[in-house]
Amino acid sequence: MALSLSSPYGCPSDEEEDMAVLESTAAEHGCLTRPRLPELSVISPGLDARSSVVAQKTVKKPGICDEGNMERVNVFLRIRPLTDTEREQGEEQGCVTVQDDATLLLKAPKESQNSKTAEKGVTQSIHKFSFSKIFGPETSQRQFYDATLKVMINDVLKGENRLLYTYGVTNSGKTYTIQGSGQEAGLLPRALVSLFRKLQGRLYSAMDLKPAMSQDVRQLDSSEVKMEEIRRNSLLKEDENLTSRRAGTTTIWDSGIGSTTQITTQLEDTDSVCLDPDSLSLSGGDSLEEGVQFSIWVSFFEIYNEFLYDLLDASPSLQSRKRITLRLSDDKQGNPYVKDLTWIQVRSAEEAWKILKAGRRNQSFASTHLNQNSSRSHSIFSIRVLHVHPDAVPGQALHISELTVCDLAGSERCKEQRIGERMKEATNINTSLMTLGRCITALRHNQNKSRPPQVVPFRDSKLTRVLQGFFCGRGTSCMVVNINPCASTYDETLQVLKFSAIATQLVHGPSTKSRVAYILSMLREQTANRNESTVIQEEEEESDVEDGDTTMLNTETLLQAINILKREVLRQRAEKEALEANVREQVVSEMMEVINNMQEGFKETLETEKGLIEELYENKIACLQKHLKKFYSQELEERDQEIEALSAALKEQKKEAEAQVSVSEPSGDSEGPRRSQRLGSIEVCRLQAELEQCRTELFAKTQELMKLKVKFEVPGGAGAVTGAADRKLQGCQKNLRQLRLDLQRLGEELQSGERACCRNTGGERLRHTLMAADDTLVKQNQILTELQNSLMLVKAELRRKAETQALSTGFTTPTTLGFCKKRGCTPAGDAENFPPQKRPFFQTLFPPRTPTTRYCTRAAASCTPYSRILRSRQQTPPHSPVLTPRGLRGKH
Ligand SMILES: Nc1ncnc2c1ncn2[C@@H]1O[C@H](COP(=O)(O)OP(=O)(O)OP(=O)(O)O)[C@@H](O)[C@H]1O
Repeated sequence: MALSLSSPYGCPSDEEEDMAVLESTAAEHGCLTRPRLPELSVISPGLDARSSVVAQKTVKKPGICDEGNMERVNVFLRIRPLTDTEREQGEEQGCVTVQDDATLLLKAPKESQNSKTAEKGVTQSIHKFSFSKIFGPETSQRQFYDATLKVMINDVLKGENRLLYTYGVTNSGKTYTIQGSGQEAGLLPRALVSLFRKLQGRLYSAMDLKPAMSQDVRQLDSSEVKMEEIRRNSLLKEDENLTSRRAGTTTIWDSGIGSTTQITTQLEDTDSVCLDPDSLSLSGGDSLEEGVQFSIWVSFFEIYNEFLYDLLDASPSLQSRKRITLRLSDDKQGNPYVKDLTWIQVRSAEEAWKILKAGRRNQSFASTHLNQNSSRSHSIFSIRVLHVHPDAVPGQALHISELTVCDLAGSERCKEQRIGERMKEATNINTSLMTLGRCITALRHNQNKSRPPQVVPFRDSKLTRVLQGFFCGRGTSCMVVNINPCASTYDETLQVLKFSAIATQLVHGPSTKSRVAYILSMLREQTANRNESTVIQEEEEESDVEDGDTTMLNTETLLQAINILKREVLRQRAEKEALEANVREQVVSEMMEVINNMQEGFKETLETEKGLIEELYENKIACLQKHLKKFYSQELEERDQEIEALSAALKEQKKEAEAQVSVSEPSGDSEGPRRSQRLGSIEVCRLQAELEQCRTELFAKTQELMKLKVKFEVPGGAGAVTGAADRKLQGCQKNLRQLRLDLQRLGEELQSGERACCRNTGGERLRHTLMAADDTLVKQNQILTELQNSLMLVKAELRRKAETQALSTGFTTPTTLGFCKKRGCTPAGDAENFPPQKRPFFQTLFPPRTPTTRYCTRAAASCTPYSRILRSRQQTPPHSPVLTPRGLRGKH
């Protein structure tokens, strides 16, 4: 078996450490492809964890500090015992082995995913982890408290900020560790009892000072103090009422997002904090600052589905089962804090315990397949200690310290949660835990100064934002990793341990204390350089380094420190600028190099492509030339053949012509053509004579025609009569046109009248107009009849005169008949009644009904719409109902 063991207390370099951490993780994701993997992955903090618990006194410049001298983050591992049921289910497969009090061995059980991947050679089946301290299943609550939180309570009373958080898979004992069960009080109740015992006789019980924002204190007026009293008492009373009932009932709360089941908790079993007296030794309690009093305030809130809920909010809105979400804000220094969070002043451990229980009842719990009473949220309980100097001027800045205990929700495989709400909770829990992991990884990365820093994604989840201050120098944090030795949760446990392995490599950020020490060290440096007598008293320096309190320095020293810091800022700025310029230069030169390389590459590619294209086109041209050559040679051949054929044909023709000449020459007979020429000229002469004769005849006939025309000139009297008749006819036509227009207008008026009659207006006026039009029509008809009569008389006169003329000359003109024929008239009767030039007008106005109609009578005129209207007027008596618009509408 190939083992790559490193000493659990060894001190490898950064790179070595990283390799150790990433070894199993990266291999698992298939990033590392090695022919043979060691069967054991070693994940070690690489530092004597036990020695790191001791606070380092040597202070280096922050930012460029040597990691070896910094205090490491404590990561404690607690393994819970297996229950009887779990044993019965065969969960005990020896997959968790404690090698010593800092080293743990994990061996993958057969069914686990890790074992399967290990079989394929992708990852290892045995993993080794190192922690600050490992607590086995037999560890009691007291032992655990003594080794972990006890020291932190002392630190808080000295004015430090401390965070303790539990991390682990669900059902691994996180809540048990923090809160306890039954008589087995957890870390929090122990811490509360310890705190109040230490503060005996030093409590500041007035409520006029209250914590605000992240690190501030607010002076309350009397009314506000009263309000605070009411709030506190109502919470304490609520607990008393509930305790007296001791129902163990189940309440359903509406969180505003989804319902969560609140089940009576383990804490319900305990009415008061029962602790064995030896567990609370007063070690360190006597080191409290002289004359200072302490005001203790507590808050309790949870992060559920990425929403913050106040667990101590006893407002009516909470009672109406609608929880109000809290917002996260930043103070002027950029420190995040929970806005409008309830802070309750407590004067005893008993009171604090009751408040915790009251808050616990509002917390989101649910039953999961692994844990009957599983926390579905991250709960954060904070104790703020106000260090009050009773002699200090009111409103003067006070010192505040804080202990935050965070019970994180357990990570769990989402696929195990099939119900929608549980699934959502599990996803949110896993996401926020993952963000915490990313933050720790980034913090770890940034501690290595040889690498470019990364952005720590604190803002990616509410949990990391709330805890940000503890990771950034506002205090120190401590992690408790809870695991259970169940084989079924091996894979999740392995992930938790890998995550915690990174946390074990974290060092605390420079604290406030170290910053003060840094300033003092600079002052010392300066005085040493000047080789002058120091203005800072040696004892003062020591005490300041110890306390980390700048308020202890005198004004002159502070001004000096300010000047030094200003110079330091300028120096660092110049340094950073130089560094930036250097980086920029390097970036530019590298970019130029890249660009040049790219240019070269492009040139090469271009050349290659050019060559290829040239070759291609040369081939194409050669091919084309070949084809053209072939084509034209074929063409030339064809032409040659054609020429040969033509010249052969020409030769043939020539031969034929020569043969014909030789055949015709021997006879010598030219009489035939000459004879035909002679016959043609005779025929032409004859035709010319005939033409001449025709012309003469034509001339004679024309003369004759002229004479006849003169003879047929109509005498003046008859022409005058005809002219008068024509004029009359023209007048008549004019009247008829007028009549037609009248009729048209009448038709329009009829239509408009019809519309008007529909509205019962102007009906009478229309009827009168119609009657007037009727009269006009009758008159016009009379004139027309008269005209026709006179026309007939004129025509009869004309005919008579023409006959007289014919008799006197003795000549009957055939053209008279031809004239009538030409007009399309019958020889007798028809043409005599109507002059030929007037007929088209009457035909247009009164088109004949049948081809046999002799005259264009009124009956014929009835074919037009106007004549039809006219006839209906004449036939219908005035005021006849036929004239009603309704009757006319049908016609139009
Ligand atoms: N060290 C221990 N000794 C005895 N019992 C323990 C120990 N640790 C845990 N348990 C028991 O294991 C069960 C699960 O513990 P707990 O509820 O604290 O788990 P959890 O990690 O908080 O779970 P979740 O994350 O789901 O809230 C409880 O019944 C608890 O009493």
